[in-house]
Order: sequence, then structure tokens, then C-alpha cells
Amino acid sequence: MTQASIGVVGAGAWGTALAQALASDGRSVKLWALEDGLADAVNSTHRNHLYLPSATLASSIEATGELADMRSCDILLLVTPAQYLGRVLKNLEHFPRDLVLCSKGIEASSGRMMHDVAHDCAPQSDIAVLSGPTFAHEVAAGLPCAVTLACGGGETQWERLAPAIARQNFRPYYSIDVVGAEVGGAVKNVLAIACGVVEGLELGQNARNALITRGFAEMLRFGVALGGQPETLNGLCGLGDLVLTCSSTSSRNFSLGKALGEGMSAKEALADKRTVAEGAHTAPVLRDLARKQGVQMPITEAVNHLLEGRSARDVVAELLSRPLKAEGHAH
Ligand SMILES: NC(=O)c1ccc[n+]([C@@H]2O[C@H](COP(=O)([O-])OP(=O)(O)OC[C@H]3O[C@@H](n4cnc5c(N)ncnc54)[C@H](O)[C@@H]3O)[C@@H](O)[C@H]2O)c1
Ligand SMILES: O=P(O)(O)OC[C@H](O)CO
Repeated sequence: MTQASIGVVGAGAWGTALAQALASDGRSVKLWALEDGLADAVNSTHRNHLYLPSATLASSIEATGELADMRSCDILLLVTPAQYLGRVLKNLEHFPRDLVLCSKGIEASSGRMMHDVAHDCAPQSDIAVLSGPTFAHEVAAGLPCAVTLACGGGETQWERLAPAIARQNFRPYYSIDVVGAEVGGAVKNVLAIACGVVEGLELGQNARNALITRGFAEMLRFGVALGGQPETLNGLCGLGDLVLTCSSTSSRNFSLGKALGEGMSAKEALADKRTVAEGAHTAPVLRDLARKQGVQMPITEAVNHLLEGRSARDVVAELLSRPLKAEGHAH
């Protein structure tokens, strides 16, 4: 049987790392890069100097600056920042049967989750979501990791995707819950900003772990309200990614929060960044969607206050002054 041909759309840190993981067994992988000259640089130096300079890339990765070159792929992994997914999909001329969404966010202009954005552009394709605790530099270095691969096309899609995506050190777990997988990745980025603030203010490990646990309760409430399954959010794409991202300055979202906690203004912390901290874009739209659903998300509300310019100490004091309530309270 011939192998499915794979393309990765987006040559930021994560798209590059995914291309490297998939090419680690010598398979050829196409990688689309937006920036002028980046595709040529990747092909000639086997490095992505802009987004993942630490990694040496397999020679079987073929980078291109032309989206049209992705038309021959059987499977496309879409790895743009969430706010650009719709725009890039509109420029794709041809959609394969399998689209795998790897961005972690919500479209701010419309409130659409990534699978809705993709479905609106490519209604004939089966849509899957790949998400989990995965820092790009570790994946690109070949270190082991595991992810949720939620297949909207069910088991038949999983049977196509699993052999194309699984590698010795890159281990997908099957799920059918596309909504739960997307909620986990989008919400953890917002919560990681909050945990970074705790680090920046030196509030201690007890506070950080309280925030992770109460943040997880927010993630669960929101995910279930949207139709996601609690067991998905208990897994790699939910709790697993939340714990990773809330514990390390390798996370751009955690680092953004830390800078805010140390006293930098949101404007300064977000200025001139080539790389994306998705939580900053997701926080306002997540708050609006939660309010619409009647779901309480006090930590998400607090992150929005910070991004709107309130002082970190005031926002933390306000969170700690909320009325006492039962831990298992549903709202
Ligand atoms: N970096 C990681 O460790 C990691 C891991 C898992 C998931 N993700 C997710 O992957 C997605 C991409 O993140 P990343 O880390 O690869 O990005 P990055 O911060 O490394 O790079 C920014 C990306 O944005 C792209 N970009 C900028 N302007 C654009 C435009 N107008 N149209 C299309 N693309 C544009 C750039 O080409 C580049 O690919 C995000 O949703 C992120 O949450 C990242
Ligand atoms: O650097 P961050 O905060 O975007 O996190 C990267 C990954 O999503 C971790 O799983």
C-alpha cells in the first residue's frame, strides 16, 4: 500500500516540529512557510532560523512558499496561529479528505472554534484535532510525547491518520471528541497566563497549584457546556497540557503572565512579538462565549482584566475576595 502524503501548513515552531517528527522515519513531508525566503532557507540549511533555531531538520522535509504546492497532499496538518486559520484556508485551492487542526485558540472575530472555521471552508473534508502537552523544541529534538488525536470522521479517519502520524516517540491517542480536544488547548493557554502572573508576583507553588486546579474546573464547565466530554478534558489535551503549560517558562503564555506579574504592562509585553501567545487572543472571546453560555470563569475574567491594563496585584486581590463556595459547585 502506498503511504499517504503529508503536508504541514505553517512553519512556526510547532509546524516545524511536527514536520520534523513526521519526517523522523525518513518520510517526505511538505512544509508551507509564509515568510519570504524562509522555505528556501529551510531547504538549504535544514534549519528554521526564525522560529525553531535549535533544531536540525530532516532532509526529507521539503519547504515551499507556495500554498498551491500543498494540493498533492492526502493529509494536511494546519498549524497557523488560530486567528489566521480562516484566511489561510480561504487561500488553499484544494482540500484533501483529512484535515488535522493543530492550532490552540478560538477565532476572536467570530467566536468560532477551529473545527467550525475549517468546516465552513472545507465541508467535504473530515476534520481531526491534534492537541496535547507538546513543547515544540522537545518534539523537534525527538523526545517522547503523547497527544490526543480527536477524529471527527470517527474510527475510519483514525485508521487513515494513525499510521501516518504515529512515530516511535510521537504517540497519538484516539478520541472522537473534537470539541473537548479544542476546548482543552484553547482554555489552557489563558490559564497559563494566570499561572505566569503567580510566578511573576512570587506568590508560591501552593497558589499556582490552586490556580491550576480551579482553572481546570473552569475548563471542564466550559467544555461540557459546549458539548465536550469530561474524559477528554481529563486527558492529554486538557489536564495534561494545562499542567505542562502552567509550569514552565518554555510556554509563551506562561512567560507573558510572568512578565505581567513582574510589572510589565500588557502593551509592552505583547509588543513586537514574532511568536504567538495564543491566550492573549483567546481570553476576550472565551470570556464572551462563557458569559453567553452562563458559565462562570473567574480566572478567565481576571486574565482579561490584566490584559486590559489592571494591575496584577489588584486582580489577584479581587480573585481572592470572591465569596466562599463548595469545591464541586457546578457553576
Ligand atoms: N510552539 C509550540 O510549542 C506549540 C505546541 C502546540 C501547539 N502550538 C500551537 O500551534 C499554533 C502555531 O504556533 P507556533 O508556535 O507554531 O507559532 P510561532 O509563534 O512559532 O510562529 C508564528 C506563526 O505565525 C505565522 N503567521 C504570522 N502572520 C501570519 C499570517 N498573516 N497568516 C498566516 N500565518 C501567519 C508565522 O508564519 C508563524 O508560522 C498556535 O495555535 C499554538 O498555540 C504551539
Ligand atoms: O508556548 P505555549 O504557551 O504556546 O505552549 C505551547 C504548547 O501549547 C504546549 O503544549
